[in-house]
Amino acid sequence: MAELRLENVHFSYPDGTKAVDGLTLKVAAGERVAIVGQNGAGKTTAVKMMNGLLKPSAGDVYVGELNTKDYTTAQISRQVGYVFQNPDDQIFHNDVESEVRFGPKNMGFDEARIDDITEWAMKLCGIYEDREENPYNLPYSTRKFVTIASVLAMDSDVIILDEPTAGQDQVGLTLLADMLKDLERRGKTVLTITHDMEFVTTHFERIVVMANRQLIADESAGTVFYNADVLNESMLKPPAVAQMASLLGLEKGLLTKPQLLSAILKNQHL
Ligand SMILES: Nc1ncnc2c1ncn2[C@@H]1O[C@H](COP(=O)(O)OP(=O)(O)OP(=O)(O)O)[C@@H](O)[C@H]1O
Repeated sequence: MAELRLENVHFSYPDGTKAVDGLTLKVAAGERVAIVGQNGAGKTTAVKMMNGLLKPSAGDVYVGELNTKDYTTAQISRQVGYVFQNPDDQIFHNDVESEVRFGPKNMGFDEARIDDITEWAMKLCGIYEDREENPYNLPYSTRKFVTIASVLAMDSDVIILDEPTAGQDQVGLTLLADMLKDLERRGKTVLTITHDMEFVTTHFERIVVMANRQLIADESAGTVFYNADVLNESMLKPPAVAQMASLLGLEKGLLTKPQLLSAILKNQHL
């Protein structure tokens, strides 16, 4: 299992746009980390450097002992799978099963392993019944699960999800929750970019906040959503429970409705 390390990483796009400015971050094997922040903060650029799709303009990115500068994207993506923000950037086959089988086949897994892992990934992503469909006949939210299954089927140690919650209804959010539990049991490292703070507090303990191309906080959910300076700088809207607790002047760190209720009952003089 590979540790991820970004050491004072900078990135500028060819048109000169500076997207990441001195990012240092370490993610241990098996950790779950949510990366949050406004649009344009540099989150997608940062995670694309973790799987070698982008190479830093300065600084170093290590996947285990491998410096991504010295390896191709194909070599790094064996260890770090990245699910694109927009599924349509990642789907190339005319049916769901072929799309999901492509990765493990390309990695040289034997036929039996390809069969097993493709079935597991499709079932975990709720698309097994759609396996003969053309992905483009499926809704956007389901296409997103097709791309998640394609990455899971490659069995990488690290999985990065870019906005998996976007456009998902309760069914999709439940699928994601079950998937995260399964990946945790398997010891996978999972990083997620999301704008859904309820999703963050329910499933991720470690929160990395980016603003203006830099990391401005790396804390637990119970700390970060009560840190006024971080909230102001990143313009993050805390989850409803944290908003309510702050309004009522209750203790910091509350994240769940039962915690909020018990704090209100304890403070009935309020
Ligand atoms: N291909 C590109 N060429 C030039 N500039 C880009 C490119 N992709 C992103 N940028 C710019 O880099 C900066 C960081 O973008 P990035 O997509 O990494 O941010 P983000 O935090 O992921 O935002 P979002 O939540 O909108 O995806 C932004 O100013 C963005 O406009």
